[in-house]
Amino acid sequence: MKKIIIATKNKGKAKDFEALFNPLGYEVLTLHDVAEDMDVEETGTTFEENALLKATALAEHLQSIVIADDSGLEVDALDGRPGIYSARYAGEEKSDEANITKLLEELRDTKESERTARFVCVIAVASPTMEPFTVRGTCEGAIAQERKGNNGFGYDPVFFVPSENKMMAELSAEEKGAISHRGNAIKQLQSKLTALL
Ligand SMILES: O=P(O)(O)OP(=O)(O)OP(=O)(O)OC[C@H]1O[C@@H](n2cnc3c(O)ncnc32)[C@H](O)[C@@H]1O
Ligand SMILES: [Mg+2]
Repeated sequence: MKKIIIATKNKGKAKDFEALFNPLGYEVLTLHDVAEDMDVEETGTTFEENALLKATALAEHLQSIVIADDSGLEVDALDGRPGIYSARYAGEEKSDEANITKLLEELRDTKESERTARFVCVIAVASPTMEPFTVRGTCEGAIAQERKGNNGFGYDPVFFVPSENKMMAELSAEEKGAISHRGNAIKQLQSKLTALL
């Protein structure tokens, strides 16, 4: 099988990528497989900058084509927070559980109609031989009052998807990929990737 390298240590993200890339005939490798010790600091101020930082660092290290994903949750009532800080919203230990608890607490007095939010996913592609580029996918929804569902990762248990009338965490990996920010970003990437890989 052809291989694709994703510069991530997030196992939930890796599963999302597998659901999207395996049907296209690619095996997904992550930092855990190719460079366990590598840790790229996300010092950018946008999803694009951070995705490019992660992709170019690993592409340089491996001398190979690499993709990276920088993503997060933008909540309208919080003026777009946690945004690029979604992974470390409740602290540097990056706990999905603590992040959700903090989010629900911050939105405790926000009424249902004002709990709109979106997931954003920016994917960067870098290689030793070409200019890196990015694509961006989004998924609109709303933050629920409580958790529901066991699939996915991150904020999926409290992210309500209106088109499915379900939480993101109630969808299978395939269902999520069909409507998610990550799925939408990859759709834009597909035509370009077949030329590159
Ligand atoms: O940087 P890498 O190693 O890829 O892993 P990370 O978890 O730090 O990834 P990001 O810096 O891109 O932060 C993304 C965070 O946004 C949230 N997030 C992104 N996509 C999500 C999704 O599909 N479902 C739920 N939460 C998501 C979740 O909290 C992630 O940890
Ligand atoms: Mg990160």
